[in-house]
Amino acid sequence: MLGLPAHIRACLFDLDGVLTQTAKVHAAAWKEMFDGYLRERATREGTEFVPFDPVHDYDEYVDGRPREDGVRTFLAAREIRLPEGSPDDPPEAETVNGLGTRKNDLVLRRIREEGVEAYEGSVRFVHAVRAAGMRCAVVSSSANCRDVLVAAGIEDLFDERIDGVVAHERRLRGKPAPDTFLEGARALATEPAEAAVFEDALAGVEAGRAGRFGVVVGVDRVGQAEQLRAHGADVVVQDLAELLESR
Ligand SMILES: O=P(O)(O)OC[C@H]1O[C@@H](O)[C@H](O)[C@@H](O)[C@@H]1O
Repeated sequence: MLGLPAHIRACLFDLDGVLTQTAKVHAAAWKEMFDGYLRERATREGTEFVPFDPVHDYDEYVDGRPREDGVRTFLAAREIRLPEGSPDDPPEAETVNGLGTRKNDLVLRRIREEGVEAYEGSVRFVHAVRAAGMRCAVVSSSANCRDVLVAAGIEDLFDERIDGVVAHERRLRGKPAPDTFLEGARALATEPAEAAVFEDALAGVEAGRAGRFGVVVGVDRVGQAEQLRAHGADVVVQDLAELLESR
């Protein structure tokens, strides 16, 4: 039922890009931050400025991962290593944490100015799975997860939330490691094999595959169905409402 295998009893939803239209807000903020930094660096070192690609670089190195992992993974691809710094680093600090703070300031400004919208098809799908008696959790790398759920008005639809803040407190490895999804299944008292993972990020479907979940549903918002399958999606849809129609 609900377009899912019959043995599925619980659903684990990623947030940005699956439930809310915030993946593009993150991608734009990452681009603004990295381009500013790469330009500064190129000017200082007299080298060519190669901008951040909001499709390829975002999908491959940043999307779905915790903030600091996104900074580190993209910089490593450009062979740049920065000191870690500390979480209180100001946005001017040339450290992994400083660049993370710079980017977070941009995300928060965009969210404040533009607001947050949920995907209507996803909200409909969550209502349907809840009506069928399944428990639901949000599993997001974002430390802003709770605020985004509240801003989108969908916080009450979920029984549990494993987000960037919880992952940090419980020392869980970020996606593409399966830890946060496994913690989500545990919080819902469900075996991974009986839980469905819903993800739009390559690192996220990879985490679903690594955790041996019952089914990994890739949500393709940007035309990357093939890559989602290659990284671990069992099924790919463009909108979760398609699953309701496939009943
Ligand atoms: O910086 P935040 O809000 O803690 O979010 C961390 C990551 O959360 C993920 O959900 C997004 O796909 C990434 O783009 C983002 O960088």
